[in-house]
Amino acid sequence: MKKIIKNGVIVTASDTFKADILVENEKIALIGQDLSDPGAEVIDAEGHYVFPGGVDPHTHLEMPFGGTVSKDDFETGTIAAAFGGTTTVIDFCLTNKGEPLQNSIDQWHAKSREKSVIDYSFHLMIGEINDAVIDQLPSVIEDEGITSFKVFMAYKNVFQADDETLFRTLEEAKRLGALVMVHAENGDVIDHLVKKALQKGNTDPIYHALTRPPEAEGEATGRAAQLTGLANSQLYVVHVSCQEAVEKISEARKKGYDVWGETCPQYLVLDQSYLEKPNFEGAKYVWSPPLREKHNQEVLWNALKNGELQTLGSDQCSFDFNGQKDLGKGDFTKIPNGGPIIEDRVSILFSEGVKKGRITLNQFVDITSTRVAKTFGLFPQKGTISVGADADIVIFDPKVERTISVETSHMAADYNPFEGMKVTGQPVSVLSRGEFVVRDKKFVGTLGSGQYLKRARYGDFKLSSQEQLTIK
Ligand SMILES: NC(=O)NCCC(=O)O
Ligand SMILES: [Zn+2]
Ligand SMILES: [Zn+2]
Repeated sequence: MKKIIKNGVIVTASDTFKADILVENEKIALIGQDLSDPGAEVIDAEGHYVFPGGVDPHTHLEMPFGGTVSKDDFETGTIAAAFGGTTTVIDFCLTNKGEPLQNSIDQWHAKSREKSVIDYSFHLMIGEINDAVIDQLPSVIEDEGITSFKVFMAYKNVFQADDETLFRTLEEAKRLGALVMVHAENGDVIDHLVKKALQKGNTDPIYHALTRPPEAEGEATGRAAQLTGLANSQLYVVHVSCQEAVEKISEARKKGYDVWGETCPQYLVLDQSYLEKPNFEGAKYVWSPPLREKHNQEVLWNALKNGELQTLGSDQCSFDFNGQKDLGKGDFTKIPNGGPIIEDRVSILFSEGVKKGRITLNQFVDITSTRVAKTFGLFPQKGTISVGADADIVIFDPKVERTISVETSHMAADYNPFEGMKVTGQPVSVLSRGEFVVRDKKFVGTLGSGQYLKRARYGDFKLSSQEQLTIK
């Protein structure tokens, strides 16, 4: 059914204006003043912002990791995402050495197809590179529309790839039109520091942070950036947590290298001291890279404001405290890394960023949606409010004050790392391709309604219906 969203203040990455939106056939059909259509349902957005749906570039739903499987799957994870104002997620598809890449992609399709309530896509992990892998990459791009490859520089003996793998992936990505993503920490040095800590009997969660120093992230970030320059390729550094890494990205960009950086909400508002909470509670705050000393937060905020970092990912990878995080009692290396964030990503950036004057409203939309869609080949189908774009729309109350809590969260894990944090603003209703997924803060979506998105090659815009407007 057609819909008209009336009286809201539309915010895009570039403009803020009051207008109505006509939604028809899953798309934004018209934007204008005083729109009317006898066949349309009218939705009053007076007093609310109308944002393009958030695009989360970094999730791990139902992912095997650390001897267990992340708790939120494509059902709970995408429902929570929708409550939080996110209408597209790009999840990391893990691969196994020696196995066809398509096997892993098929597994990820099987996990998501009947569950996702919003649109979704995949990045593909590259753990090894050889002729057999290189031969498969064109079909990954053309048939699956997967145009971003992930290389881990950490997690020795698990996911970690060597520099040759990273460099050759950068070369192939350049040749084929894909973006290389890196988890940038020096896994070899970390492995050595971890062994030394355990030998000394240092097993508490805080040693997770102390054995993964910011220098190890800065070094790996700088190395990846240099190799990108050498390959004349393109790089996206995920979950940047500290000044040392920001400096390397900034340096590379000043040299003209095509290097992008993402940070995550936890690094903006939580710090290393959380790992020292008593009764093993520090395990709730174990991420890699780890939470950093507080002074890094201002560095990250400034980097978002100045454009040195461009996007915000959730790095959603949730585990229960009871039964999963506690696998690491007595040995911090066995604590599964990650946390439940997907639902709070957008609200935290609005409340801590826009409301506190650290970034503008338009920057907020860019960081949580538009820039992500552009970088990952989804724009302008996703990431903006414009005629012809998918009607992925968030009606957002900018005034409501609330406290984040596991009690009101829709994520599956048994705790929320932001428990007790007061935030201003909340999505009230969320539409995915013109249909409500959340309406007046209630879930009204349908499992399996989310569509798999094939993405454009790096640097190409996905023109969809706007293509018709091109003057040839
Ligand atoms: N970040 C984290 O601790 N867990 C998820 C996996 C990863 O992104 O490294
Ligand atoms: Zn990572
Ligand atoms: Zn991650």
